[in-house]
Amino acid sequence: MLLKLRIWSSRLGNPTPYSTPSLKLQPFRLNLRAHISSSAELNPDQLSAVGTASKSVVPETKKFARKFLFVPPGVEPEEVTEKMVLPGSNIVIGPYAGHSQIKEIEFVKSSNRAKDCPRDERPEFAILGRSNVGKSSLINTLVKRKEVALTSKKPGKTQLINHFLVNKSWYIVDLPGYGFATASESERMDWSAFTKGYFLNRETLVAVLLLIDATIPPKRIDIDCANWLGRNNIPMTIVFTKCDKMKGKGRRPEETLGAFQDFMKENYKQHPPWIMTSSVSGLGRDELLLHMSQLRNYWDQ
Ligand SMILES: Nc1nc2c(ncn2[C@@H]2O[C@H](COP(=O)(O)OP(=O)(O)OP(=O)(O)O)[C@@H](O)[C@H]2O)c(=O)[nH]1
Ligand SMILES: [Mg+2]
Repeated sequence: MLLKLRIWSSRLGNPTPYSTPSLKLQPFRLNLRAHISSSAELNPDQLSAVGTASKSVVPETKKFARKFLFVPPGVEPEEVTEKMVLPGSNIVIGPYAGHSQIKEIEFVKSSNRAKDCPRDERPEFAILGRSNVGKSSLINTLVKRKEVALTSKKPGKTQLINHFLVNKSWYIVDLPGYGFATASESERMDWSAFTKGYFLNRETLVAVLLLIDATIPPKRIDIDCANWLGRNNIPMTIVFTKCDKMKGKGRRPEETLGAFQDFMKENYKQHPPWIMTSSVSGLGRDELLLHMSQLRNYWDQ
């Protein structure tokens, strides 16, 4: 039953952690734009657009693209130019990217078991992350509606698997948050079994959007979650949330992002796709939708 997900994941080059790593985080070092231009020395105007042959093959570019960028199906690492990388992300846009805007969305159902989820062939994206990271807010931002998914300052608002049908053709799935601090140990365990059941049995899952709060240091539980998805061949995109909080007293999003990049550099052969977003300013919204469209169109073919 899970064969399709596994094949999909390997075709996508889903990153698998080397092993269970220790949580070792260092200050921000990698500047993506600087690294691309310095290591690749590309003149974007001289190079061809997505899907056509590149005019020069720079081995360093290929190595950099393979390790640090998410290069989608249909693009060769040596073809990548700076123009093809979505702003505020490591995501390269390829020939499968297409219509991405959301015209209509309808709530379909809430389920408390994986086997009660809608049963059809439509592809879906699951939104996962710690309680209060901004999962429901991201859904509202993607669909440009205020209260499609219910949000709250109090963690633990979303308790079930909620399916939303988009443009009558694919699903966004809002999930309960993990690591809800005030839940008892046994409740957390139950939650975990319930959500894991969903991930391990959902054949139509295109990718998990794993949300990380950019305003606080990465937590062990986030790293564990990313590694669990990697080990189980479940494709993920890391979505940094609350990136509007650049000027406040808290941690700057670049620091969290840098710490994650260092972590991925040490522990993953290839970096998973990541993107910076804000549900307040709309940062990263259109870019994330475009990325989702390329994953979906590739899945659908
Ligand atoms: N500044 C800022 N606040 C945000 C952003 N996204 C969410 N929030 C706030 O964070 C709080 C939690 O948001 P939710 O969307 O309910 O979080 P959740 O992950 O769905 O939480 P649970 O359902 O409890 O797991 C709310 O007070 C939101 O207004 C963002 O991008 N920027
Ligand atoms: Mg929620």
